[in-house]
Amino acid sequence: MAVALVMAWLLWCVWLYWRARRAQPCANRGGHTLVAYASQSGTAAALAARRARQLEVEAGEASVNLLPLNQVSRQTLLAARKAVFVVSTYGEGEPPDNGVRFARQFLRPALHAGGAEAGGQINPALDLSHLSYSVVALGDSAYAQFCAFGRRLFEGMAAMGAQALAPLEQIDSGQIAAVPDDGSEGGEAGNRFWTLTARTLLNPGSPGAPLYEVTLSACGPLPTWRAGDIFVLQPRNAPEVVSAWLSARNLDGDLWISSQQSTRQLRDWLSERDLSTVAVESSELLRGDFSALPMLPAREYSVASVPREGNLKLIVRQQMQTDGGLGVGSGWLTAFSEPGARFAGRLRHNNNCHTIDHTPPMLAIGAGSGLAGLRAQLAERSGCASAGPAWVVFGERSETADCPLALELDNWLTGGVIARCDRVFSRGEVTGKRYVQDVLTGRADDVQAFVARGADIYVCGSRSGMGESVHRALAAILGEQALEALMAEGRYRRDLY
Ligand SMILES: Cc1cc2nc3c(=O)[nH]c(=O)nc-3n(C[C@H](O)[C@H](O)[C@H](O)COP(=O)(O)O)c2cc1C
Repeated sequence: MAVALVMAWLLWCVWLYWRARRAQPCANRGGHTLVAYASQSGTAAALAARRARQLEVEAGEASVNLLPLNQVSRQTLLAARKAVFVVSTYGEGEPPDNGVRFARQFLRPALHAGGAEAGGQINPALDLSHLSYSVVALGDSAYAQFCAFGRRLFEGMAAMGAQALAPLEQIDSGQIAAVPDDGSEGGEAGNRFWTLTARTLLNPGSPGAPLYEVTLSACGPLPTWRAGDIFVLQPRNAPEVVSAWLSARNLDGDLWISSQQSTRQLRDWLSERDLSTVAVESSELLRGDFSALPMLPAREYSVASVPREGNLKLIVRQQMQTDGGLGVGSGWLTAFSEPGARFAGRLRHNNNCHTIDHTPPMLAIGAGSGLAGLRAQLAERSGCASAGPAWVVFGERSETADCPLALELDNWLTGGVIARCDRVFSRGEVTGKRYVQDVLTGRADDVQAFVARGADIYVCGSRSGMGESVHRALAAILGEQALEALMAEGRYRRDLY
């Protein structure tokens, strides 16, 4: 009898111990390292992937979990021991699309209910006191809300009781070096030279700025990319660009390049000529080696073609600066250089904007140079026999002069790649003034039915000029929550700039 009682007591103790262990968050028993990113155009995703690899290789952290921020759940946070966040900021201080759900689910309650704004109490909904974390915030100091989402995330984690491993790290986007590509999340296909092979004006006679289709061929093997990826033009690697840019301003580029002055003197030389935006960072310049110099900020363009076409196409609007000169990147691509010119650039993979499966229908919305992203998606679909129907809604300015790629779009319409194409014009000389969001609102039933059939929504173009109005129209048609759910599922993808 006594033995039976001891056995029962022992079993009871074992059960109590097992229950206590189960109730403990995994983190207390070791846990993994989480690397989470929120990124609109791939830079933060690429940096996060690099950070995850470093942690695995250098720090020997076996289980590094790399996730977009929206996929970080309560369980993920409770199971992690350490979290590294790499996030950019969009809109006016807002999270990128793949961080919107996380911000609503965790940061809003933490910062508004019990956290920093309520005297530093831990948000009772989620106690992350087991977790240590760091935040790398990417932004652009030209924006008033510099790195605002990173700051909010940093504060929100503290409000949930997590322990900061380091102060918030803020990175100005111009300072970000190229991130090597390993074909995983984010990443970049290495810098290489490209040759300008063709340039076509797409809107002769337009009241707006000239829009060009620019075709580049790779020097060496063509790298691979997907529709949705970004081309990063590197003016810093092209001495010709610098010379052309300077001579377009009646400055003597050769004098600068062949100068034997010190870096400091060069800096003064540039600032005397009101070129203070040009950073001369290294004496490499004195040797005429531009490859290591962050001399001019890189310019980014949505890729308009797919590798199957054999070359890289961009659709570039010529930018005019306040001094009347052309923008550095668009000036070089559309005016300063002649076919045959060579310059450096790299591709940045932007998983956010990839279409994983072309079988479902697609509602492709864009305006102006946003045609680049739409064209790449359509070109990719044209090579996919099982692609679902695409409904294109495209906006431009003048009905008589702004019909870029009209023939190609018509051919895709005839060939069935496009099932329906609504072209609208803000001046609408013949059919009346209409914007893309007007088409969506006017066809709200069709939009609902298309999405109910499983359609993805892809938007490309200017954020303030189009993207925000389209977002408001879609939210009114589909409901805010449904739209957020589509975003979180990767079915509402936006390439906005
Ligand atoms: C439409 C748009 C809005 C932006 N708004 C902000 C902002 O409010 N604050 C900021 O610091 N950076 C802002 N940025 C800059 C981005 O955060 C920065 O370029 C970052 O490196 C992008 O990283 P990603 O490629 O991971 O999305 C904005 C960029 C774009 C294109």
